[in-house]
Amino acid sequence: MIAARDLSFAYPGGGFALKVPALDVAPSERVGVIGPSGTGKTTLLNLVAGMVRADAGALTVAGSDLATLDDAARRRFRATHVGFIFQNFALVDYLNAYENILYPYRVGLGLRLDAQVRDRARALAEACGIAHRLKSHPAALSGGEQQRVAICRALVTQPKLILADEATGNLDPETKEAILDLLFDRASDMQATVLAVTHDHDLLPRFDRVIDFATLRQPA
Ligand SMILES: Nc1ncnc2c1ncn2[C@@H]1O[C@H](COP(=O)(O)OP(=O)(O)OP(=O)(O)O)[C@@H](O)[C@H]1O
Repeated sequence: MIAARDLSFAYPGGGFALKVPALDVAPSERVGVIGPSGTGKTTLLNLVAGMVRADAGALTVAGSDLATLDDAARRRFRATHVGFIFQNFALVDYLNAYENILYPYRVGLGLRLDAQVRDRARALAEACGIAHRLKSHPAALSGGEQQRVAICRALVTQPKLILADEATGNLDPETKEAILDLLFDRASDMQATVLAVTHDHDLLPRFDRVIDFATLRQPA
């Protein structure tokens, strides 16, 4: 599902640079990524999602060679293949929770919004315990509720790859387990691959494999 070789990326302006000699993730694998703050874990997820393009190296994700795709093609790739749960949720403040969950269908990247999708959005919200909050805007939601909206949005397109950046960080231990169960159950149903950054070591036994980011990246 993910194959990266000699990947390198630097933010414009000569700040942080990331080099990853090799990363391989198999289809349907659930991989956790741990590592200290500020070492580039989010940057790697952004590369794998096609949100930014590597400066050099090879990166194939779900059969697409991301190194060769232009911005528009990478956006289409992301919409159709990737569910991304952002660390800061990245909800749209002028849309309510239900509209946020359906956001991937608003951005005109070829996904078709029909009754089945709407039912799926409601079912996900129900399973995440936020069905009663669907009319609320992000500013009126707690951090944990916003996070669950973000998780529903990532799953509603039934992506083959789920990228999660601290997806359960704002949840109490009980809700955290329940949301992770949901995430993994849906991933199994969809035969989706999960690559999840977490600082929560209690969750690590739930993954097929855990990568220590320090061993993945090449020191600058
Ligand atoms: N858009 C940006 N422009 C310039 N530098 C950035 C940008 N985004 C992140 N960085 C820098 O890149 C480095 C790696 O950040 P990144 O968010 O990838 O780390 P991380 O391992 O995910 O951290 P955390 O665990 O705290 O989320 C940091 O030094 C950060 O300040």
